[in-house]
Formats: sequence, structure tokens, C-alpha cells
Amino acid sequence: MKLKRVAQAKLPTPWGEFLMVGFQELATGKDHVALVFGDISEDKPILTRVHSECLTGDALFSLRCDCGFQLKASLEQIAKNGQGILLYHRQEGRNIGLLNKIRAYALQDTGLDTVEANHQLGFAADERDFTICADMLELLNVKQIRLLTNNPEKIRVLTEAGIKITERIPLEVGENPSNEHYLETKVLKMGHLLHLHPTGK
Ligand SMILES: Nc1nc2c(ncn2[C@@H]2O[C@H](COP(=O)(O)OP(=O)(O)OP(=O)(O)O)[C@@H](O)[C@H]2O)c(=O)[nH]1
Ligand SMILES: [Zn+2]
Repeated sequence: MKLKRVAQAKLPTPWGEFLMVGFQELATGKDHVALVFGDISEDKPILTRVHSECLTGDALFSLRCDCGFQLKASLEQIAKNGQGILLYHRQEGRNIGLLNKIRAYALQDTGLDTVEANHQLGFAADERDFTICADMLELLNVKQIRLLTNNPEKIRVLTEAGIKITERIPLEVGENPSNEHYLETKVLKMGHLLHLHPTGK
């Protein structure tokens, strides 16, 4: 267990009232949050989204990725379902950090793809540690989930960490001309399960 559960409070949103639960990494002090909707104590698979921090997409309306659209769609779906969890996993830029993500974007502006840009900066394509998310679920007493994702790696790591994933629910929103190439690279090089509709631009 890499985390401790620290504090919780109500979080009203346009989609309804969530409970925000704050966690802290024991080794680094870094914080993460879970947004919980409804009663998650039932012994059945809980609708769950694992969302990795993306300041540009989540808060600054960037169209370079699909994160902001996925964040909104997940909160909407969880609220509509009457029950569920969004884990807000604070590993910005696939865990290379915001400033390195801006460096990676600058390289992408010169023609590299998202994977090549990470490599050029000396990072793996994806540096995230999803075991943190399994720890958040354990601290919420959740052992079975229905996971909103297009990323098979999340399924693999969470399953290995002891979380039973009974269903994968695709989350295909936010494709636009500015992120077409990014999403295509995710499919071709990172194994994402996405059905794209390129505009040919
Ligand atoms: N290093 C880097 N990180 C990026 C880039 N674009 C988005 N990110 C980060 O990627 C993370 C989101 O990952 P995605 O690959 O979009 O989606 P995913 O979470 O793996 O998979 P889904 O569950 O299907 O959404 C966030 O942490 C973003 O900040 C980029 O070009 N370079
Ligand atoms: Zn993003």
C-alpha cells in the first residue's frame, strides 16, 4: 500500500453531488483524489473511471488530446448510473510532469509523435504507475469494477494488482482535427482500443 486516506468532503457538480476523498502517497506526499457517487458499499462491480491528470485538457480546454471530454463524459455517466467512482490520478503527462509535457508538445509541433517525443526527452512512452489507482480502490473497499477506458494497460495493471474487472466500457469522445494524429498514435503504438473517424485533414 503506497497511500493513506486523509480527508473527505462533499463536492457538488453540474451532474450531482459527489464525495471527494483525498489520499496521500506515503513516500512522496503527493496527493490524489477519488470522486465517489452514490452508495459504493454494495458487493457488486462499481462503474469506475481512472483518469490521469491533464491540466491542459481537464482545465484549459485543450483540443490536443481527448482528456477534458473524457473527464466530463465519465462524471456524467457515473452520475446517470446512480453510483460510481472517478479516480483522479495525479500523474500529469503520463507521469513526466507538466513542464516535460510542454517540452513534448513542442517536439510534436516539429513533427514527432507523442511516443517519439517522450523517447527524445529520455522517458518511456508511458511512465504512469496504475498501482496507485488499485490502492485508492482498496482504501474505498472496492474489489470489483466495470472500467471506463480504451487503454488495455490499465486493465492489465489493475487486474495484476488484485482488482477484478468484470467489464470494459469504451469511452470514445472528443475526437477532433487537432487530436486526430495523437489518437491515431495511441491506437498504432500504444494499443488503445479506439474507433477513429479521421477527417483527412
Ligand atoms: N507525455 C505526454 N503525455 C500526454 C500527451 N497527451 C496527453 N498526455 C497525458 O496522457 C494522460 C492521458 O492518457 P491517454 O493516453 O489520453 O488516455 P489513457 O488514460 O491512457 O486511456 P483511456 O482510459 O482510454 O483514456 C494524461 O496524463 C495526459 O496529461 C503527450 O503528448 N505527451
Ligand atoms: Zn490530455
